[in-house]
Amino acid sequence: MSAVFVASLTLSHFRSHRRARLELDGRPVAIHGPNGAGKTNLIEAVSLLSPGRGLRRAAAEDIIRRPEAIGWKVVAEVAGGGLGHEIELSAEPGQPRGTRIDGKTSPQTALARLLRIVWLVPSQDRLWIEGADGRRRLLDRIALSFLPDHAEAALGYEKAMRDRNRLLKDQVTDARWYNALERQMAETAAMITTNRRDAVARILAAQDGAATAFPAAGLTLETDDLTTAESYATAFADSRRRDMAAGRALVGPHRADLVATYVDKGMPAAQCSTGEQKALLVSLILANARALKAETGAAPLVLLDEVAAHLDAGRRAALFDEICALGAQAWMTGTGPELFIELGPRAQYVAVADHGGASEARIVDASVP
Ligand SMILES: Nc1ncnc2c1ncn2[C@@H]1O[C@H](COP(=O)(O)OP(=O)(O)OP(=O)(O)O)[C@@H](O)[C@H]1O
Repeated sequence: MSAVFVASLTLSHFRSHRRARLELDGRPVAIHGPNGAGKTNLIEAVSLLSPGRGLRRAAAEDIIRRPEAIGWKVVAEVAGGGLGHEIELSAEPGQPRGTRIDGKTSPQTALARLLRIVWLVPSQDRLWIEGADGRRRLLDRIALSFLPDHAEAALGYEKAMRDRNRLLKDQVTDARWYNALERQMAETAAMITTNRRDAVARILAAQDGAATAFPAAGLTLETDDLTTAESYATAFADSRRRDMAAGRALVGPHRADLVATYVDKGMPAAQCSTGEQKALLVSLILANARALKAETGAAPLVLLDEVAAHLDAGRRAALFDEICALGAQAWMTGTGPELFIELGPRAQYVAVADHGGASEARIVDASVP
């Protein structure tokens, strides 16, 4: 089965892009242009073809192009892997994002069953040294790529926890108010923890013996010792009094962490150099893509924003080789075409420039800088 790829992408009033249309084949997409030209905005649009708020975690409202401030739309035709679909995303001012698949209004979570998308963005460069939030998000993206129902579990858990937090803040003590919410939290928590363990195991297996220039990452999921819905339900009930004092849930999968080590050096990721930390992240994304390809027969879409930053020329060339070997349509951004020189004709090129306050994106010949 060939990889799934975006065959066309049309943006209207999406951030800096008043209108853009790209027609593409399955090769990697190398996007270049000066700072602020609108490169990341393009791959952000692609990231929204997956459930959630995309690679910037933006609200639909923030994406609306200023100063016009009228609704935005993204239309993508996806092909390959035995499928062909049209996905339309849009939002009017003050409205949440809407999703249509093949002309039919669909829940956002349905996207996870259509397309697998993995990404790496510069805000993750400090992921190993900052708080656990970013690491949990990375892990949840990986889990979602393998297990599409992870999105529903995560949304269900968040909603029930928010409602329970409200009761805690209002100092409600009657257990009857908590039971149904804690049951929902417990069921989704068990699913989330199982999915995360499963995702870690798959990444570790995909790294085992892999031919890659990137360092193996040892991964440990630090989470409560709870797995079943029953054990979570008991833990939530037991923790209610302490939670009320804190005004929030003190146990649950929202407290988990993903700990990584640079295996060959026996070094915690947080103590590695900036370039080594980036290499570990690239390694995880590549392992994720390899595992998905082995499982589904098709490589996922890969989004790599400013991928060249912190990677030396040797590592960059190795990354390009591995992406091409996977057959993934990897969308990569960089300030100049020279950053993609090692890709040559194995990629298609998009130049992005600012024209009087609006981005212009067009396919260009790789040989013309
Ligand atoms: N809602 C919006 N409406 C109009 N313009 C926006 C909106 N949101 C962001 N922009 C503008 O989009 C421009 C391009 O942003 P983007 O992050 O895509 O640039 P980039 O090409 O990736 O740049 P860099 O190389 O600096 O990372 C920025 O100048 C930003 O101000």
